[in-house]
Amino acid sequence: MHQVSALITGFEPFAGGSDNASWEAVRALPEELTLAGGAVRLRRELLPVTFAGAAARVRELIASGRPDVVVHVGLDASAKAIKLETTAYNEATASIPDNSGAQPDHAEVVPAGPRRRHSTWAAHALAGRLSATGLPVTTSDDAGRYVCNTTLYTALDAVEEDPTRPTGFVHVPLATTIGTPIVTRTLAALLVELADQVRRHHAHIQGMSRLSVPRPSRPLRVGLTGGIGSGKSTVAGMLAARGALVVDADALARAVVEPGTPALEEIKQAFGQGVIAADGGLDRAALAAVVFDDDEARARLEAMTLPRVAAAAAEQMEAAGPGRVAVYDVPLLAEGGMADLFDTVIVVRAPRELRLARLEARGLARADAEARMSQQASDGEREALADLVIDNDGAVEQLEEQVAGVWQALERG
Ligand SMILES: CC(C)(COP(=O)(O)OP(=O)(O)OC[C@H]1O[C@@H](n2cnc3c(N)ncnc32)[C@H](O)[C@@H]1O)[C@@H](O)C(=O)NCCC(=O)NCCS
Ligand SMILES: Nc1ncnc2c1ncn2[C@@H]1O[C@H](COP(=O)(O)OP(=O)(O)OP(=O)(O)O)[C@@H](O)[C@H]1O
Repeated sequence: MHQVSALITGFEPFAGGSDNASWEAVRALPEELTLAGGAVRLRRELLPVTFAGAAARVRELIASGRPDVVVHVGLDASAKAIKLETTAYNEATASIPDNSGAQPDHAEVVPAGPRRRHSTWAAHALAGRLSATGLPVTTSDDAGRYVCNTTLYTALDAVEEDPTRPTGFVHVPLATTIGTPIVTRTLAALLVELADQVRRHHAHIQGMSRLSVPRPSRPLRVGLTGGIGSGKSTVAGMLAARGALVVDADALARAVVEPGTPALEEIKQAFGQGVIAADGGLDRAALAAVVFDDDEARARLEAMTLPRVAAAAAEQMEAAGPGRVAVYDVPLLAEGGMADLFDTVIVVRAPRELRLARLEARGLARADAEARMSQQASDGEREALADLVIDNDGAVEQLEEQVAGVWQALERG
């Protein structure tokens, strides 16, 4: 089993404070966290609150230790919850001088680097999982422009060649808002999730099933995917009949755009009144006509819906409780880089012509189905991620037989 190492940092006091809640929480972590059937070794480091010093130290720590997991922690005195950051900007701007007196104004963190970099952890799914256990966790898309943002940007720059290493930044509130023991407990739970993700990644690339990685007491998390019309929802129904809790990404994607939701408001702003039906709800056909023909438009829509879907799905799956099987029926598992979030990944496949025929029978025109297929991962890309493959090229009875076998494997797992 791969021995997992994690780097976790906090900051020294700044702006006249006598301590810093980030370091207080990090230093209370043990040297080693127990995983089911293993452990993750922690390197806990204190960073200076200086733009130049923090960036240099982060590069040195990542280069010398080559940690599997990188988590930086910083203070946001106005925060009400613990925030998993999704994004870093290539900009350093300081409203107060850092601890060395430097006060950059619209400086680049990395000369000629991309305007922003995305954290390589699945912030929304992680926040959903941790929230489900009662921890006060949310996500944020803006880490400011101070030393925290520089630290995250630099770390993401440093791990660029290996984006499978989960790397991110946690903003914590003042200790008077959320006590240090709760922050430390949240960081420990986060590190366990990330370390298990790394263990599953290593199992998979070594040709073993992700199911071989021991798990703590919680639901078995199954990712179920397939191209449009492959039959994954039919498989999900068969698993539900055997006792699985099924969470349907397409259903959640509808729920998050119901009238009155912030996502529907954002869609209206971005795509105009033309995608709103007479009753004020989303005109799905009108929006489909726009986004399945235009990569940029689809990416904009996905940015409004998928983070909300991911957080809700993760939270709902945990509600299955220990000992149960929770299945996430999700078309875009491969596209979203979600595979290692699950204890096992099931891919349903069927020949393209058969899929098109089944979709046509369901009322989706061939050309529309093809447009969606062309924007989804290829069969090969999906299958490369699978622990289990189900072939849906025959009768429903043959599908049932395979699902019975898969269910046995899940119950053994
Ligand atoms: C564009 C929308 C309104 C069209 O709605 P419609 O009712 O016609 O389709 P529905 O949502 O039921 O999806 C049916 C199938 O289309 C495919 N599909 C949907 N969205 C996408 C996408 N962004 N990329 C590729 N395929 C997609 C999937 O195979 C899905 O199972 C809708 O698909 C949408 O809001 N998509 C964005 C959210 C999303 O990506 N959902 C997919 C997974 S959560
Ligand atoms: N083995 C089968 N024989 C005949 N019809 C099938 C079979 N499997 C699935 N179907 C039918 O094919 C259609 C697509 O199946 P299903 O909805 O399960 O696919 P899906 O992968 O979930 O599709 P989507 O991506 O649109 O959600 C459905 O109408 C379903 O009833």
